[in-house]
Amino acid sequence: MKKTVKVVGAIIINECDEVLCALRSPKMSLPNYWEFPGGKIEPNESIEDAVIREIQEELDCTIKALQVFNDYTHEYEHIFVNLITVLCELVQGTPNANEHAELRWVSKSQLNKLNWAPADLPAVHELMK
Ligand SMILES: Nc1nc2c([nH]c(=O)n2[C@H]2C[C@H](O)[C@@H](COP(=O)(O)OP(=O)(O)OP(=O)(O)O)O2)c(=O)[nH]1
Repeated sequence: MKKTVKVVGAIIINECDEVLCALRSPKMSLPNYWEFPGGKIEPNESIEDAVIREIQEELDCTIKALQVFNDYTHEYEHIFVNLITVLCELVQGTPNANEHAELRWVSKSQLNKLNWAPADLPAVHELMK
């Protein structure tokens, strides 16, 4: 049986209506795909706590979680990834790529120009509507 990992992804939108997109580095799994920054939810951790913790760790900044945006499970070759995306607002700091190869603010209409991780595509399409 394939394992399912529960992952949160932060959809951080700025005052210009641009979305913060993160490029997975060559050292990460799923290298060179764009994603919503985030990571695995720990046992007994809430979605809100997980997304705040991951963004603090990965981007050195503080966010507020506003609402769950999308919940989708994608079947990869060896694993199921249940990606829960959360609309977020930056409250302190400037995002810094501690782990990612690149961070980029992208307007919603241009999101489909990036090579997204497959689990992220439903949320990307929803954002573009
Ligand atoms: N963070 C994140 N991971 C995603 C997305 N889409 C997607 O398929 N994934 C996959 C990649 C990984 O297999 C898994 C999340 O792992 P991760 O490496 O980002 O999480 P983490 O920081 O908690 O990892 P770890 O160091 O504890 O192993 O989910 C996404 O939008 N954001």
